[in-house]
Amino acid sequence: MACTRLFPSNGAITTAMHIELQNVSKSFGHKHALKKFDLNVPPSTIVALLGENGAGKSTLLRILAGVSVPDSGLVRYDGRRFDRENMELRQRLHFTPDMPLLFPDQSVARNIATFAALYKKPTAGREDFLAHWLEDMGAAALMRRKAGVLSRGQLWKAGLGCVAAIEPELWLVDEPFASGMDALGMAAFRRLARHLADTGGTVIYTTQMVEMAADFSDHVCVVREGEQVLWESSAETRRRIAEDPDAAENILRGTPTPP
Ligand SMILES: Nc1ncnc2c1ncn2[C@@H]1O[C@H](COP(=O)(O)OP(=O)(O)OP(=O)(O)O)[C@@H](O)[C@H]1O
Repeated sequence: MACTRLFPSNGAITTAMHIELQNVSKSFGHKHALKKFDLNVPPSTIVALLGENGAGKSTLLRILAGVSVPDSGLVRYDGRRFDRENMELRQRLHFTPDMPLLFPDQSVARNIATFAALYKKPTAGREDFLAHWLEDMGAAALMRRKAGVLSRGQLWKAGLGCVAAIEPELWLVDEPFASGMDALGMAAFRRLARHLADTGGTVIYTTQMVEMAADFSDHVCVVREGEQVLWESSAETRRRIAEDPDAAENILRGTPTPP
């Protein structure tokens, strides 16, 4: 399906969200998962949160989603302080954890309708479109199956169907490149993320893979031991990888481009 056929009539995204983290810290016992983390994400952007295992990426994503509460510091959306009780702000974002959360006893079709209703984005008139969209991922047959019996890759595809129905202003995605989805699913993920960013939304996803981050994002944000150590355009990251065989290692360490 061509990109222009996506979301033909919804037009749900009307505003652009400005995302800001100031001095955000989070510890688990003696482990400082995030240390005074600052982040400033402009709208209409895909950000790859890149880092080694245990760097603090998922912790950051969970705080942005309101699933986890920081010990200190501020999260602001459009200049307004965000916390998990703020349902109005929470309805503007969607978090896909590394194992998407669907209602296990509901069919995929019912899940999509339920999520759309929860986010007040009616699917009326878009049923065929959403079905075609799943068809493009080779997942049309999933529509009638219960979410609880799906494989991991199938569950992710079903989750993408829900996100397509919601069209969140901010989509937070934990490790899409380790989702177990096949090439059709991965292409659908990219198409959906790019569509959201192109229509004013923001997508922030986590990965440990430097080349993936460079290849599919607008900005790369490197997290190391709970701190932001590098923020650069993905064009710059791609250039570094092309020119220097050791670039991936240096980027993961947060080494900036030499002057
Ligand atoms: N609930 C928890 N209890 C204790 N420690 C935790 C908890 N959640 C995260 N941590 C620790 O915080 C640090 C950051 O974890 P986080 O999951 O954010 O890393 P990550 O960058 O997403 O790692 P990965 O790439 O391996 O998924 C790790 O040292 C981890 O062990």
